[in-house]
Amino acid sequence: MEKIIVRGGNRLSGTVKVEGAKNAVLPVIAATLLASDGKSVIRDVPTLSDVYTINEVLRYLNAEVAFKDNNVTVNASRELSVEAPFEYVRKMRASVLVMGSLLARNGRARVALPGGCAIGSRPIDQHLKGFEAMGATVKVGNGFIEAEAPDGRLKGAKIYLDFPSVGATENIMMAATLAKGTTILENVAKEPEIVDLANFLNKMGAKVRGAGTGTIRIEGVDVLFGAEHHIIPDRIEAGTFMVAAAITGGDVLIQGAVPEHSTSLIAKMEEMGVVFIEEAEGIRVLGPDKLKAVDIKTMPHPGFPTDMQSQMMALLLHAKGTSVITETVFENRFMHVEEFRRMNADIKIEGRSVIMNGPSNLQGAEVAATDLRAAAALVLTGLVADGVTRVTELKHLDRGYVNFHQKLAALGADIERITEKEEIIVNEQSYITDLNA
Ligand SMILES: CC(=O)N[C@H]1[C@@H](OP(=O)(O)OP(=O)(O)OC[C@H]2O[C@@H](n3ccc(=O)[nH]c3=O)[C@H](O)[C@@H]2O)O[C@H](CO)[C@@H](O)[C@@H]1O
Ligand SMILES: C=C(OP(=O)(O)O)C(=O)O
Repeated sequence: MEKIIVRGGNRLSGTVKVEGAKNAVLPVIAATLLASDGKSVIRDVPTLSDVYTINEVLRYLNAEVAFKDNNVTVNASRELSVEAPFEYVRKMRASVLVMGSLLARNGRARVALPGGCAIGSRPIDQHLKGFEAMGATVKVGNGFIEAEAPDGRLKGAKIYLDFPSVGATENIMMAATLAKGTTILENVAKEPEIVDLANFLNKMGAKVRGAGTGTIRIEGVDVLFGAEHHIIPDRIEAGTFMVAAAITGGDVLIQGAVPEHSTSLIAKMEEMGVVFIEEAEGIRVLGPDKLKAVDIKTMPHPGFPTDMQSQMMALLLHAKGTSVITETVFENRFMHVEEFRRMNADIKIEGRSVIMNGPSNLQGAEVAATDLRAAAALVLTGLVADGVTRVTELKHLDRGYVNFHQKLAALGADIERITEKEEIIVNEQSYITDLNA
């Protein structure tokens, strides 16, 4: 088992570069399946385990995929198969995003049911509602969802989402690109990653208008072509480093961070006393000596992002006063609270809210990551805890952060990542030193 070991107390300073966004690249790679002609080249792709997983899904579906030097090249011009099995969907829920492309391209898709995960039950009823409105018959059975378009082609429809789901907006948008007629999708997600996907689809020859607003209009076309695209910077990775700078009272330039993608986060951190300076290369973050308590409610974009909830919890534990975080997007995204408590945090859950009295006298402890962002949040807490923090279950971290501990170490953190065997050897060596003393 691997561990990240952090010794708290160092102030961070320097420059850190943001990778391409995980949540933009996964749907964009799924969208490359729509091209029956030509190759797609996706640039600035982060080397994350989720990217390896989506590439494997595409290969399983008979597309040719190469990943080298942060570029993914996809040739999906061969006949595709229609089934995404459970072994991939279980590893990564975003695998369901191939459903819209497959249905559009082949008129049929069979994708394993994703099931729940650590942050909530995460149903996909809104995705399926959209496919059905476009004429598909949808059947669920034997652990699979099977969708089929009559006569092999979906037709344009007017669809209203009950909730602005990111995945449903993306899946329906992809499905509608090759449908016969126009689709009008209302109450959609407005995240920057939706805009990035729409831009890529339009480069492929699609006619998508309105991405980034509450209504998206997609005029179906007969064929789509491979295209080249640069992925937008990862606003959640950028936000995580903003918190790292703020929590340590540091001075960090986050290269590539886009201020307009993080408006709600920056506003909240400014309320806490953190200073942001827009520079040509990115955003400089200056952490104050003392942080002020604030209340936060997660919401769909442009509201406060749920993917920054646990990192902000780490920051608020360090702030003076009572803070409340209310999670409205996922019903069970507080699994990390127990781990914070192991670090002596003064924190409690009340319904969908978490109440913190800060600053907590944080102490290093052995803690386990419960999901991707919780992994990052526990490491951030370790940066200011007294003594040594050991974070395990790093498979979660590797889904969404490239070289996280190396990037923090380059900014001055006392941090390393080791296997259990290495830890035993280091421990043994300390006994040898003791004996020789
Ligand atoms: C790969 C990716 O981009 N993941 C992001 C995406 O996930 P994802 O696309 O899964 O998130 P959604 O926006 O779809 O989900 C938000 C909420 O809607 C519910 N829901 C969703 C679809 C549906 O058909 N029915 C339904 O009830 C979910 O259970 C959840 O409670 O957006 C989330 C919300 O910003 C982020 O936390 C994830 O990092
Ligand atoms: C919840 C997240 O991702 P996913 O939807 O891929 O689980 C995340 O990025 O924080």
